[in-house]
Amino acid sequence: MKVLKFGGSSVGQPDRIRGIVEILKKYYASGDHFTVVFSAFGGVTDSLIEMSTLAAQGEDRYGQLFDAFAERHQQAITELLTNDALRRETAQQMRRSHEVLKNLLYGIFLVREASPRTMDYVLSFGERSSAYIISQKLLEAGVPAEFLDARRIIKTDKTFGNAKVNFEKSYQKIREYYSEHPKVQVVTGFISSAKGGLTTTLGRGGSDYTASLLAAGLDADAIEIWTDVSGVLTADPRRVKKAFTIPKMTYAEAMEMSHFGAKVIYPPTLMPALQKRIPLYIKNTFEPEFEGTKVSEESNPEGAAVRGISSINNVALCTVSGTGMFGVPGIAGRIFGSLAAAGINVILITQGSSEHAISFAVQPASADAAKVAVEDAFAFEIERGVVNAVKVERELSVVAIIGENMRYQPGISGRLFRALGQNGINAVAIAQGSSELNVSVVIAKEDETKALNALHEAFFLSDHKTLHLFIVGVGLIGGTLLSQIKKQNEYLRERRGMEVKVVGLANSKKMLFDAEGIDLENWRTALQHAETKIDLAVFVGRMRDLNLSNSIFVDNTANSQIASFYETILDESISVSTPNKIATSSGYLQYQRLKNIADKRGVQFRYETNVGAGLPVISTLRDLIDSGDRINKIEGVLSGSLSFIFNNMDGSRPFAEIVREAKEKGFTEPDPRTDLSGKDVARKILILARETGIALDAEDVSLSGFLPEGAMEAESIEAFFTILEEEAAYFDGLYRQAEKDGKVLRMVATLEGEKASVGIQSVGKDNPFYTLSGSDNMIVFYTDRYSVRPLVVRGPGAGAEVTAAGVFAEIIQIGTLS
Ligand SMILES: NC(=O)C1=CN([C@@H]2O[C@H](COP(=O)(O)OP(=O)(O)OC[C@H]3O[C@@H](n4cnc5c(N)ncnc54)[C@H](OP(=O)(O)O)[C@@H]3O)[C@@H](O)[C@H]2O)C=CC1
Ligand SMILES: N[C@@H](CC=O)C(=O)O
Ligand code: NA
Repeated sequence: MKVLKFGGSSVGQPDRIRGIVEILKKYYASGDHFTVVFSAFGGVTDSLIEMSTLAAQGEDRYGQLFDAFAERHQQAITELLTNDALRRETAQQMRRSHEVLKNLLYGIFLVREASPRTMDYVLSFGERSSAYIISQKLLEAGVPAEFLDARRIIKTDKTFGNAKVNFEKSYQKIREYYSEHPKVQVVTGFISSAKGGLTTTLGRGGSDYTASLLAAGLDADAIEIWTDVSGVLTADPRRVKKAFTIPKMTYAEAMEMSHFGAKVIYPPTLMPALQKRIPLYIKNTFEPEFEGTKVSEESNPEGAAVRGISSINNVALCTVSGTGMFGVPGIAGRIFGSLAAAGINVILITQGSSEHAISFAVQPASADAAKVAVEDAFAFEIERGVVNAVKVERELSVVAIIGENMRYQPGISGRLFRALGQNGINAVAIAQGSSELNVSVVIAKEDETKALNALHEAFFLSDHKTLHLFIVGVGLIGGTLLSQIKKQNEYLRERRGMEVKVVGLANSKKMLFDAEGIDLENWRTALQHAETKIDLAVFVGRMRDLNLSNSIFVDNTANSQIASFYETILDESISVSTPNKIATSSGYLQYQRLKNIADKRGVQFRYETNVGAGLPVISTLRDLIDSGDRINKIEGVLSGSLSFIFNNMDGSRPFAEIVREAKEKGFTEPDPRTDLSGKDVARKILILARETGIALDAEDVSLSGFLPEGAMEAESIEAFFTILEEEAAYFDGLYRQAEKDGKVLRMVATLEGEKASVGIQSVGKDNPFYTLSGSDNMIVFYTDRYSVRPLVVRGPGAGAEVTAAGVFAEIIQIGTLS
């Protein structure tokens, strides 16, 4: 025997009911014994409450609601039943029944009162109507169905609205009734009766409870709860898009999940099933073939540690503290005794082992009452200053990871707090149930969705992560980065389980956001037509408000204003990746501050492409230092543009033309004067010095440039090119002088001890820099370990593809770390 239950929106409309009838026909055809419980049609219980409330207030509008109620059921009969005689009979029977309801409502209207007892009677019309109509439809469909009013078999006390079941008596009635009625019983959920035939109801989740009681009474093999969701999900799918169905869970896990607000079965309804060890399946009427979730006593210690993630939105945390609490027995008893006396339900409790404070979470509406109750109980101690006034913190939520297997696996809390920490989510209080079935963390309410997603990723999708990018600057590097992401996304998704979504985008004019991910096919047009003008403070505000897990800010500008926002951004626990050298080569204190904030917030501040573009220069230097090597000297050709220019000077072309080519090839800075002056190289050696641990500032780098006097005074980039053209002979002279000696020109940066310098050199064949070609960079590390032959990093050190790839790789690294 199986007990099936259909409720809520799955019995909302006639076409949904037809779907259910199909499911039941299959059951019948398969020869399975079953009985089926129905709740009222979707929304009907609420409307019954509303009409009786209006009637009790003397508002005759209740009549319209009643008419709609009656009409809705007649309509369902017309739509569902095709057999004329059966349809007439059913319609008539319903009219008779609804006439009683109408009189009842009129009675309420006259006496202006709807007591809980009357309300239960009013509400019973919902289930009585739905179950009756569906039983008739089943009959028409060839299933030998029979309507059963559960008031005949489920017996309770007289606690109207939430009656206590008399199990013995109910089980006996159920058994008797079913043994005498072999047809398929179609049962009203939610309703029951007390002595004297008074109608009672079973409270929240009542129809599930009816099913569970029937199953226990009949010693059924299984209970199937049919809803409009695919079983119990790993997290609330409205908040966690990637939530998926939990195939199996234990009764204890299901109860724990529902305590934390998951849409599972209401815990008391699970008890009869649990006592008789009857497995319970949660299934979806839209997807009848899908297995759904099985709740049973089967546990599997080998299985996943965490079964689901849930949360209670909006709680208040009350903290009782004071020196007078240490080592004094009975404090907890008095706190919770006073709360119980005030009828306040406690959601979660934590106490530090120092015993100086006890915190507990309650519904926000009970927070003030809780404060008063506890302060009254401790009035004596508070007056003497040994216990403090109760501190109340609001706007909090509780998130919890749930699973029986957590107790077998160490390291779960570590993973939990790492995931929260890396997303900048502060734990206000922590509690672990002593059964180790759940670990709960109180956090700021505004972080709840981010926390759920971060935890879901950490426990269920460690190989499935979404990175949320906020990209400012979509010029050469930014634009190339976007097309690389677009091309590589499928690979990352399939091979690395990583989804890269660009959720914010800006250039110097506009900004654009889409939390679901901007379409990388059309981002140019979308950005061009975006409504919002760029305002970085607003951009940062949006990042904060979206509060997405694994957020990364990418600055592809050469702008100092954008760089000035890094501090705020990192402080919001958002990682930063940038090829922009401004932040790392401006004031030393600022550079250090950014690194400290990133450390404090547990996020990344990364800028590998600041030196040698995509070449692994900064990471190599860090690896050397981290592994205990000592840097004695760094020497490098650090400008891709200058490398390209010097490599292409052969006396046949004017210097300005080669510079233009370097610009066109995307090697130069947006303003090529930054390259030609040597300033860009000076910035790079400064950054390397700082990474080595030397606190230098820009003015500490000695820079001797090679431009003719006055060139840097040019008022614009074009004016600068004009000067370069006019000075063609000067540059030619530089080249010929070197060439005469069999040498080539190189702009060389050196860091030795604490001294950093940059200058042009003519180098001969014996110098490693001699052989460079194209836009090559070469960085030579002389260290304690690499003393005889240095460690060398060499390759193209500028250009859109290599630089964007460097930023992209860095983004993936940040994503992998978070
Ligand atoms: N080229 C290379 O090989 C390498 C470059 N880099 C660095 O990469 C960075 C980008 O260079 P590149 O792509 O050539 O520069 P581009 O000039 O091509 O692009 C700069 C982008 O930044 C935007 N921008 C400028 N100012 C602002 C602002 N105030 N607010 C918002 N957006 C702004 C521009 O907007 P708009 O489109 O509206 O003009 C443009 O989209 C630079 O910092 C450079 O030093 C680092 C290593 C190598
Ligand atoms: N303009 C720079 C680009 C890399 O930082 C260069 O030429 O090296
Ligand atoms: Na690099």
